[in-house]
Amino acid sequence: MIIHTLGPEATDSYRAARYYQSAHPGDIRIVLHDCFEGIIEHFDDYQGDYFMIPAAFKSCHEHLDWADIHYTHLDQLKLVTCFCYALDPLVLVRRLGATMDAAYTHPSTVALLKNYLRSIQDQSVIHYTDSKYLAYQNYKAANARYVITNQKNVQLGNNEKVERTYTPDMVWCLYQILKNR
Ligand SMILES: O=C(O)C(=O)C[C@]1(C(=O)O)C=C[C@@H](O)C=C1
Repeated sequence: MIIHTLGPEATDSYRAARYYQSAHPGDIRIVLHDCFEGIIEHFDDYQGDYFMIPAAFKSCHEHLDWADIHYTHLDQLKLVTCFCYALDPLVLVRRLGATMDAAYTHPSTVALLKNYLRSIQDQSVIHYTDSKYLAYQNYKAANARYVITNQKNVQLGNNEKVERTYTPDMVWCLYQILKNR
């Protein structure tokens, strides 16, 4: 059995796939992709394989979320199972004295960022990435002010502060990609 999901290995999607793999001993191979849209575009090439995605998914490329995927591909995807598996703890990090009024997040977690920015009346511009891991990489490269990412990704510098910590539950959906009839 092959499960296609989001990489790299630092993502919660990979973690959830590993959790499923350990709970179902047998021949399961996990294949990681740069974005969920890349998997969806190639459903025809992955017929018979499996696709794992969180219910909270939102695209950073187009107006696309879990509901859109579920209903658009009713004929191509069979929902095999769902399970609850919490995300690795998330943190909202602030860079003190940052020069860029920018904040990085995955689209799924933007509500956390918006709530925080509203609470401190900060107008930073929000930028979106394909994963929380990439949000942290882009935040570092841009010397930005805020990021939401997994705690395990972060190496806190002297001028950085964890402003918020979150431990969200998540629902994960495992689909089989059906063969074309
Ligand atoms: O960024 C990650 O680590 C992911 O696995 C992606 C993802 C998502 O697509 O919704 C998974 C769960 C969270 O809701 C945020 C991001």
